[in-house]
Formats: sequence, C-alpha cells, structure tokens
Amino acid sequence: MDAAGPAAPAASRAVVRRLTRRTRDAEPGGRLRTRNAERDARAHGMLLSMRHAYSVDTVRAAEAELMAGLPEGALMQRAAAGLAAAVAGLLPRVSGARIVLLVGSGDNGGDALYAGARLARRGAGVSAVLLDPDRAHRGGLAALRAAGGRVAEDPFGVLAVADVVLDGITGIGGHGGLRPDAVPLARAARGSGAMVVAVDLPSGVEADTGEVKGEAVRADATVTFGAYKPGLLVDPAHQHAGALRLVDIGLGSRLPSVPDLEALQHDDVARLLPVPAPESDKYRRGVVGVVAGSARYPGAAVLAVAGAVHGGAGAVRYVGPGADAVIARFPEALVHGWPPSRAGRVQAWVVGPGLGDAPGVAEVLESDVPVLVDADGLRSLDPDAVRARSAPTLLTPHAGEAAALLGVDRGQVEAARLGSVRSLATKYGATVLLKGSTTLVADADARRPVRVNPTGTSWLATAGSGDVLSGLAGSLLAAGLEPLDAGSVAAYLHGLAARLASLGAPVSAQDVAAAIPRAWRDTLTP
Ligand SMILES: NC(=O)C1=CN([C@@H]2O[C@H](COP(=O)(O)OP(=O)(O)OC[C@H]3O[C@@H](n4cnc5c(N)ncnc54)[C@H](OP(=O)(O)O)[C@@H]3O)[C@@H](O)[C@H]2O)[C@@H](O)CC1
Ligand SMILES: [K+]
Repeated sequence: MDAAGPAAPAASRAVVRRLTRRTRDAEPGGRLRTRNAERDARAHGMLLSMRHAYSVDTVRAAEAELMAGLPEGALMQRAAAGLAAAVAGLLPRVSGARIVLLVGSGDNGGDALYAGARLARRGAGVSAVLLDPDRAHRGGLAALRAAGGRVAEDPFGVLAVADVVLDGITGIGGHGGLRPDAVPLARAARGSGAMVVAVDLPSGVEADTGEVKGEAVRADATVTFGAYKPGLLVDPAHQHAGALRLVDIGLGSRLPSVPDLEALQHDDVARLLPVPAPESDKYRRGVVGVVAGSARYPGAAVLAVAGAVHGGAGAVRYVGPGADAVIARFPEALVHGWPPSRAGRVQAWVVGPGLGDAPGVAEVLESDVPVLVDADGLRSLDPDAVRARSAPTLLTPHAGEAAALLGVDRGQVEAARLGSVRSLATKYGATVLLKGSTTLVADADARRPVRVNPTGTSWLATAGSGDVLSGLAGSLLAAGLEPLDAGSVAAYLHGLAARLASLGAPVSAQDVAAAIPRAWRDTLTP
C-alpha cells in the first residue's frame, strides 16, 4: 500500500507516516507489518494476512445481523470510538487541536459527529460544517454540542486553520461523486494543509467498484469500519483514500468466507511460491516456453526470458527471432527454431511480448498446457479460440489492450477497472490480469474473488516491465500454480521487485527482473 497515496501534500506526510506506522499491513518488506494489522486480520478470520474487501450489500447485511443483537447505536459508537482513536493517534496533542467535521445527511456524518464529540471531550476545538442542517444526525449533533463542540458559522474560515478535517459527507450510502454544495468544501479541505481523514470512505467514490464519477474527497488517510470495501483498494478511488486503517466493529464472524475482492499479503505469497523439493529436477520444476520478440522488438524477448528465468520454472525454452540476443544475455535458456510445436515439451507457454505480426499465437493456443497471452498476442484475440482450449489461459492486457478486446475506449477501462477485468474474464472464459496502478486478476470462474495487487508502484510504468511480468507469470504457471495464483503472485513479486530496485529512483525493466530474487527472498523472510 502506498503510505500516503499520491494526493498527500508534503506538509502532512509526517502525520501520515505516524498513522501508517500503525496501520499498513500490505507494505512490501513485510517487517513493517504490525501487531495491529495482524489483530485486524485475525478479528476478521482472515487467512493469516489476506486482506479481504466486501461489497456494500454484504457489509450492510452483516451489519444488520449484528445490530439485531445489540443496543441501538452500538455499532456507530464502536465506529466513532475507533475513528476518534485513529485521529488522536495522528496528532501530537489532542488538546488544543483544531478539528473540522464535514457532516453529510446520513450515518457517515453521525460517525464524524460522535468521533468529534469524543475528541472535544479530550480538549480539541471541534467545529461541524453541516451540509444539510435539517438532516444532520441528531444524536451525533447533540453529543458534539454537549461535549463543547459547535456548528461552524464560517465553514471556509474554520477549514483554513484546521489541523484535521474529518470527511463525513458520505460513506457506503453515497453515489455519483460529490454533489455541488460539497465540492467547494472538499476543495477547501484539500487546499488547507490540514490532514484530511475520510470516514469509512472518501466521499464521492463508489464503494463497490472504485469508480469516481465526478469530484471526490482526496484524503490522506481513511478509517474504514468493519471491512474493507472494494473501492478502497481499486483505482481510481484507491488514489483518493490515502493510508488505510480498518476499525473492528465486530462484523468479522457475520461476513461470508468468500469476499468480493482480496489482496495477497507477504505470508500468502510465501505459501504459494513454488519451492523445489529435494527430488526435483529441472523438468519436474516445470519448463516454460517463451514465444516473444521480433526483428523490430528483440528486447521484448530478452525481458520476457529475464522474467521467466527468475520465476521458479526449472528451465526456459525460447522460440523466436531473438535467439542470439537471448543467449547472449541468458546462456541458461534453451533456444529453438520455429515453430513452437517443435521446441519440445513445456508445462506452460508465454506468447506475445514484442511479437509484432509474427504468427505463433494460434499454434500455441492449440497446445494442451496453460498459456499466457500478452501484448501483441492479444491483438484480435478470438474469444472462441480461447474458450475452446482444454487447458487454462491467462491474458495480461494493460488498459489499452483490454479496451480493444472489449471494444470500448481506454478511458472506460481505466475508470471502471473492476468491471472491465470481470467482463474480459467472462468474455474469454479465461483468467485476466489487468495491468495498471492497481493490477487486478479475475479468475475464469466469476464466483472467485478478484485479486488486487498491493505492491504496485508508479516506477513500474516503464518500457518493457510488462514483458518481465509475462515471463515471470508464465514461469509460475509452468511451475504448477493455477492461473489466478500465478498472475497475482507474479504481480506481487514484480511490484515488490520494482520497489526494492527503485528505492525512490527510476528503474528499468532489467532492474526489475534482476530484483525478482530479492523480492522472492523478502517474501519468504518471516
Ligand atoms: N449501517 C451500520 O450499521 C453502520 C454504519 N456506519 C456508517 O454509516 C454509513 C452509511 O450511512 P448511510 O446509509 O446513512 O449513508 P451515508 O454514507 O451517510 O450517505 C447517505 C447520505 O448521503 C447523501 N448522499 C448520497 N450521495 C451523495 C453525494 N454524492 N453527495 C452528497 N450527499 C450524498 C444521501 O442523501 P439523499 O440521497 O438522501 O438526499 C444520504 O443522506 C457508513 O458508511 C458508515 O460511515 C457506521 O456507523 C457503522 C455502523
Ligand atoms: K466519508
């Protein structure tokens, strides 16, 4: 998880670091995971550290079930207590801090008001900006007033000098971007230099899909209740959320075991990595075949092989016009003349990176082993040819390629990444890895949760990094991982490798490939 999200102004980064020290559980490096995160995970019955996200309907159903056995308002009090504690942890001192609440007309505003009341009782100066005074949560407002808080008469004046702004405009009940009356307030909060903490969700984002249909609050941190919502983990909404903190309100046992979205963490990846047994030889570890590169793009062959060599298969066969370049860089690769069918047995194929118009895709798709199709291989890919396969297929498009396959604009895919990856998986009957700032992997079986990769970094937006990813994922397929695991483990290692190689500076695709072993080791380190 990005510690502060891209929106955090420099002034608030130190404060964000304070929150994230206690909250991040997806941080590459593993050692930054904290007891809090592990407690959150256990409270939710998660597989040690898998991060799960649930749709609004599921969260509401679980809340209703839980509320039925509790006194009225108990859940809101739990939420408010967790929120107030998180905010208090951000401040050097609560007493004297200037806190502004942006209060919408629903229970999200109620959470903000009750949290504000708790902070006011500890000596903070708390002002509430009511978007719709007649509909503001009555109990919350009374509690705030009783604690010494007040309703702001000059909203922009109090925002200008705030230390912290709590965004309680909308939570899971909001739809369609901020309404016009909320937009100037959200902008003033962002521009004030105050720390912006979103209550449950940044107001204006779509909780279920991660879409942002208009303006939305840009938060430095989001304190969410009961369960992560998909929008907190998927771009573009994820970019609005900042650092994430999950507050346990007792929902764990009421949530279904299968979430809508999940994010692997270090321990999950460690369990999935193919580690050779003592009796393994290179063939038992799996052989991956790579059909990539062309006279125009010979580098793609080298980079795909670089990813494959580090991906856990016992051997890499290369077929294509880049054989000389591949051998020069990777003497351990086995190079073969055309066609792929004469290259010898492989356990999985990677086809497409830098292939140009060269043939090969159709032939590889006819094989009876798992096939990863990337880049040029995706052009005009026939859904029937993929659906007819006897073995699994993994497609790895970026947004532009996904748009072409779906017959829509690239912008539509980027705005609705979750829907797009699911549509593609359904259309092709294949597992689909949609590359991007939050890479998603949807299984061919639509009942399985989509996986979102938590290790991505914008340094990965560099030429050739996709070729490395395809080789890496193909190698994991050959080593025996099923496509959903191969794609999500590859994305995790790839992002982690980029972070380890980068340490804040630009990286090349070669650097990323070279850092895969470090990422692998890091993942295995307890
Ligand atoms: N359920 C529980 O047990 C618990 C719930 N909890 C909390 O409750 C939250 C859900 O509360 P909720 O259902 O009242 O909805 P909420 O998010 O406040 O928004 C609805 C209001 O916003 C308005 N509105 C809509 N769109 C808008 C827009 N674009 N821009 C501006 N306004 C917009 C809409 O107006 P209307 O459409 O009616 O005119 C309506 O009044 C949840 O996220 C969590 O924080 C916690 O306390 C834990 C226990
Ligand atoms: K909110």
